[in-house]
Amino acid sequence: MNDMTSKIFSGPVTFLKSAPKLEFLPDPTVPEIAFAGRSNVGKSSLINALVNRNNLARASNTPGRTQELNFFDVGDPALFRIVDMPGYGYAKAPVKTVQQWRYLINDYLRGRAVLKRVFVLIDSRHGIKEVDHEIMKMLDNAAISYRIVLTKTDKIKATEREAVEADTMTKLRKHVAAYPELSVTSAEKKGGIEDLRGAVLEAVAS
Ligand SMILES: Nc1nc2c(ncn2[C@@H]2O[C@H](COP(=O)(O)OP(=O)(O)OP(=O)(O)O)[C@@H](O)[C@H]2O)c(=O)[nH]1
Ligand SMILES: [Mg+2]
Repeated sequence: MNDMTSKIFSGPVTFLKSAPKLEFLPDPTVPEIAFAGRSNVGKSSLINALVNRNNLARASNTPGRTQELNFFDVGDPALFRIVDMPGYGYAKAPVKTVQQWRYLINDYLRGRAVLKRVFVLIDSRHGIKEVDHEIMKMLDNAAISYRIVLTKTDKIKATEREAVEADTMTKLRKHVAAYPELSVTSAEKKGGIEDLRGAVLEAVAS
């Protein structure tokens, strides 16, 4: 890790607020980086690994743990904000929750001028699914730049990882707003975290 990256991610990171509705969003004063992905894909865990804290973002075995937009300030004063998003594609979610999720996410993603990049997390065991494609299409249409991040790579063999990387690259080339590179991570084994920190800072500066 270079000096500046290390200084930023090992410095102060604080929970700012939770927004269950758009009117509760914090004032858009600094750049934001959002983490999106299917329920249980590992968004909260990856945010914790990124900022080297154990339980800043609440991770859980229960899908649908994160139900609001959670904002974390990085730096004091904040240099940028990390946004932990509620997961999508949770099969057991009530229809009403899914609707609310769509409105909240759509409105946030489309209307947020300070949003610099969305990190779309994909479980390396499953690859890109139809629901992921839908989110990616929405981001393409809204011209929001995003980057695909494979998660939980500690759960698969190296050969399987290579296959899912190749398959994911093929699929993301069809999406205009997708960054043409993958981040490959394991929050559990802290794999790919330094590279991801670099990608976050690059996005903040863009
Ligand atoms: N083996 C392994 N397990 C992981 C990894 N990342 C997350 N998990 C586990 O996967 C489960 C879900 O992780 P979360 O970080 O809560 O997932 P999330 O995407 O925030 O889930 P929602 O908030 O429900 O959308 C937890 O039991 C984590 O411990 C990883 O890199 N490796
Ligand atoms: Mg979560």
